[in-house]
Amino acid sequence: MTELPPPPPPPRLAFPPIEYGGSLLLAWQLRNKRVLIVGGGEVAAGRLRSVLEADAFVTLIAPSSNLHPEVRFRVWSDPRATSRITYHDRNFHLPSPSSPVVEDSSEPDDLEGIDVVLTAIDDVETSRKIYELAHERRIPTNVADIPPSCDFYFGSQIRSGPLQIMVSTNGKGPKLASIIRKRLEGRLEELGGKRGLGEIVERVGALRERLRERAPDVGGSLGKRRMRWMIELCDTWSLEELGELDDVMMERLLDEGWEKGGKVPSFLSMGGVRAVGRDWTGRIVEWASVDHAVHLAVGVTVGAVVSFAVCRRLMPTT
Ligand SMILES: C[C@@]1(CC(=O)O)C2=NC(=C\c3[nH]c(c(CCC(=O)O)c3CC(=O)O)Cc3[nH]c(c(CC(=O)O)c3CCC(=O)O)/C=C3\N/C(=C\2)[C@@H](CCC(=O)O)[C@]3(C)CC(=O)O)/[C@H]1CCC(=O)O
Ligand SMILES: NC(=O)c1ccc[n+]([C@@H]2O[C@H](COP(=O)([O-])OP(=O)(O)OC[C@H]3O[C@@H](n4cnc5c(N)ncnc54)[C@H](O)[C@@H]3O)[C@@H](O)[C@H]2O)c1
Repeated sequence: MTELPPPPPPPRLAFPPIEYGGSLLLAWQLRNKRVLIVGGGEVAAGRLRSVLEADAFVTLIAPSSNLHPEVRFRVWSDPRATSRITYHDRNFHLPSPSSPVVEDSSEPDDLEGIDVVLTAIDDVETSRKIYELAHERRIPTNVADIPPSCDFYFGSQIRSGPLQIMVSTNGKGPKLASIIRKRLEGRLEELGGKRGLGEIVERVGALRERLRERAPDVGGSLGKRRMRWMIELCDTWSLEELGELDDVMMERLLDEGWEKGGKVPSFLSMGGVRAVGRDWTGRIVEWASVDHAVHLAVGVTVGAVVSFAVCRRLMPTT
């Protein structure tokens, strides 16, 4: 029996070429994981903020004689952070080679129960040793400023509510990452308009949640329809329009758009108002707003008609 010939190769350039040498940028879910931070200086303060913002628990090891004021604040005074931080006022415990920590229970094991290790200390030798210990236990580790001792790098970050953006130069120029981030921040403010991109993302998130409540299916045909509907909404409404999604408009959009099937209604048909104007710098921009007077008028009219009808029914007939 003769074998079938292999299928012909796809035409060249049908798929993007692989550009080697990058990093895999991910949104790491650290919620309730335990992160060890070694060091209490300015860099540790930044690391502490970043991991707390990802809802992690933190063990921080550093002598209290040399703590950055922000670290002090988070450990002892910040009502949003203190309960998440376990602080040890000492140096990291390096087990002596003759008494491996696993066999000598009298020595502290600073890596016990740790999911991620971040070191930010002014002692390169100790940093390298901590990396080796963590590496043996396959705990992902970042040693600030020592790329060969990093399983992952930090980047320069923008945060606006649920929106996070990270700039990485893959070790080429961390200061440049910070400069590029600042430039992007300016552009993003323009892009987000009066609401801001974070608020727009928040509102779309709230709509998706309500839609999921109405159509909780996962993986089935309803789920597919729900995804197509969200894609069409995001493609046909501008960012400014999505930023106007308030409670009233969300319910109306779901009642009249989703429940009745068919196409996604336009922003204008949902009571939205679109205008082109100039912002304070004189640039021409698109504005979107909701005509609440229309919502209110419709609500009041419907309410009045209903009460009238109820009164008529309750009125004794003669
Ligand atoms: C982005 C940022 C995030 C953060 O750390 O939070 C970050 N470094 C920042 C600032 C910064 N770091 C340094 C300077 C002095 C200027 C200079 O040296 O150029 C400045 C500028 C400043 O302080 O203003 C010194 C430095 N950093 C590294 C080395 C080692 C080497 O290059 O070999 C040396 C030289 C040590 C030496 O010479 O002795 C290595 C790393 N630094 C990284 C991240 C990772 C790569 C990220 C990327 O490439 O994009 C990586 C690989 C590992 C890591 O640490 O995760 C943060 C800006 C945050 C912000 O402002 O938004
Ligand atoms: N990646 C970055 O963004 C970046 C930027 C600047 C500096 N750095 C590097 O990060 C490191 C820390 O920078 P910094 O400005 O926060 O330093 P720092 O000198 O202000 O703080 C060092 C901290 O580490 C503590 N420490 C020292 N040895 C320790 C040990 N064995 N166990 C526990 N704690 C210990 C000190 O008590 C102090 O709190 C330095 O190596 C610096 O070169 C990184």
